[in-house]
Amino acid sequence: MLLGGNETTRKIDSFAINELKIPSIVLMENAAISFVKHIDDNEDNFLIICGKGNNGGDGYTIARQLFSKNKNVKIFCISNENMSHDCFVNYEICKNMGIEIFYKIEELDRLLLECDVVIEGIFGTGLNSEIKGKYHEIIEKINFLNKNKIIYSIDIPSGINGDTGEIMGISVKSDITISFVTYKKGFLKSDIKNYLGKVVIENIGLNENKISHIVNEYYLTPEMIKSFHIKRNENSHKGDFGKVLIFAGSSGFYGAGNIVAKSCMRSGAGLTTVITDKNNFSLNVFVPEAMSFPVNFENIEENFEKLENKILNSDVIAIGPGIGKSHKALKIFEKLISFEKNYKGNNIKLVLDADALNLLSENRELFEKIKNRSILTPHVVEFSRLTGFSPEEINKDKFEIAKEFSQKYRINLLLKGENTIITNGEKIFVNSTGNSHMANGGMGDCLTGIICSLAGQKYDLLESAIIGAYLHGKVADELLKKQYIINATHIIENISGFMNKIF
Ligand SMILES: NC(=O)C1=CN([C@@H]2O[C@H](COP(=O)(O)OP(=O)(O)OC[C@H]3O[C@@H](n4cnc5c(N)ncnc54)[C@H](OP(=O)(O)O)[C@@H]3O)[C@@H](O)[C@H]2O)[C@@H](O)CC1
Ligand SMILES: Nc1ncnc2c1ncn2[C@@H]1O[C@H](COP(=O)(O)OP(=O)(O)O)[C@@H](O)[C@H]1O
Ligand SMILES: [K+]
Repeated sequence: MLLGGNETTRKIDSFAINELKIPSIVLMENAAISFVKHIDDNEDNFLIICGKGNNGGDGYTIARQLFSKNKNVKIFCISNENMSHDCFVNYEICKNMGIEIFYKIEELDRLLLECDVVIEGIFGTGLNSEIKGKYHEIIEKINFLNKNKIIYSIDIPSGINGDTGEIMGISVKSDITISFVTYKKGFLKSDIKNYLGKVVIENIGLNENKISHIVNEYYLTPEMIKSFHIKRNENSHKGDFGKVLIFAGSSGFYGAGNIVAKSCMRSGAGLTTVITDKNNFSLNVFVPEAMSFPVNFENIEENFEKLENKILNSDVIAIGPGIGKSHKALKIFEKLISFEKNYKGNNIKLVLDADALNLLSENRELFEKIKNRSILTPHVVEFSRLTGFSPEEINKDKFEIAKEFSQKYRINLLLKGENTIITNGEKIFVNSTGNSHMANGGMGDCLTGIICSLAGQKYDLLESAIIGAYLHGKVADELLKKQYIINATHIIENISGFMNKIF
């Protein structure tokens, strides 16, 4: 699904009108037809509240669509002065059709009490300043008198800034927001969810592929995830699904390595090997399907010859969770990234997380070794160490900072958090799944395991990160329906079942 702010929406409209030559009034008609599809046929008693811009124009168009289905429709016109052209045309049609139109604010309370469904088209993407005066009063009334009513917002709940999600003084609290063409960037803001209600994105007669050159930001949907799926060949064998080498866990943090390995296996990798201290036997108990590559941490170099062979046999190497920042960890990290290609002549894909990122921040010359073949999966603090920006600065402008970082170092980036973003420096994908009940230790390790597993199964790194982040959050969302807290172990136990469902 396309993701966009007000400017993107304007660009799409302008492309549709000026290049595709679709008259704007046709787009408005299409928007109204798409909107009306979502209204329960049993509803009969509508009040449509219209502003004077194109959002109001949508309102008048929806009003006459419903009226033509013999519904009981009343319109509250906030202003009929300086209407946009298309708004005026549809207002005139409503008048000519004999739909009752009310103008006096004194009548609004009664109208709100009498109706069953309110559809508001006061402001959409054109809201440009703090809401005051009459408009403020009207929105206050809608929110106050909404008991037992369903409130629909056209495009954006009036009062929410489509770019930032900021409430511009006041906003309608909607039950259902039906938005056009793009999932609005402002909808990502966490504290406005109860203003948006359920969000539906509708088409206005444009083919998504034909406008993709205008948009390079996407909000993940199950359809997108499904479209990436690579079918398993019936006569395939374990070697076809990736040899994944994992360097994760160290004394005190063996759990991290075990979680990465188990989530890697459970999400389908062919062969998983974990580099671990020769004295750690927990891996075999926790995930017997995985192999271990025991190293003597007292004398790291002594393992390197055998390790080289292992590296050159790998398709993917995941590095970082629980390895610490010791000199020994750095030495192994350096060794693991020292070969660009494996025996088959393919790039060895790298998934770098946690301490691998901390080591990278302190040894920046290593960036040269990982370019064009890696994904970095920091949370905001790790990303702050990598970029030098504070977490506050990152959160304010994370799309741009993430994209620039990805371009500069030629890496793919997955920035974890409430709206995890994934970028290859050109496109940005925002994850639509996940919840705060999964915010606990080990969750990131589990994501690393899923991503390296998918990378082994021949998804490219960007796809692996997109699918991985989506599945990881989606499993947590599903589990939240029956439990309060979700740990990495819960995700691991359920991921395969969910992959079955989505693929
Ligand atoms: N072809 C298309 O483009 C399509 C567009 N579509 C629809 O158009 C919508 C965008 O329409 P839009 O650009 O006309 O802006 P809109 O949201 O109606 O608001 C602008 C009006 O509000 C006013 N105003 C603003 N802030 C204010 C404030 N604080 N307090 C008071 N007034 C304020 C502003 O007045 P001004 O500041 O200009 O005097 C102007 O009159 C979009 O969301 C979608 O629903 C669909 O039909 C699909 C095809
Ligand atoms: N509030 C939230 N909403 C959505 N996802 C979340 C939320 N909190 C945490 N997550 C997800 O949980 C994971 C936590 O990763 P991370 O911070 O690296 O944990 P750890 O290092 O303990 O394994 C990330 O994938 C993150 O996106
Ligand atoms: K609106």
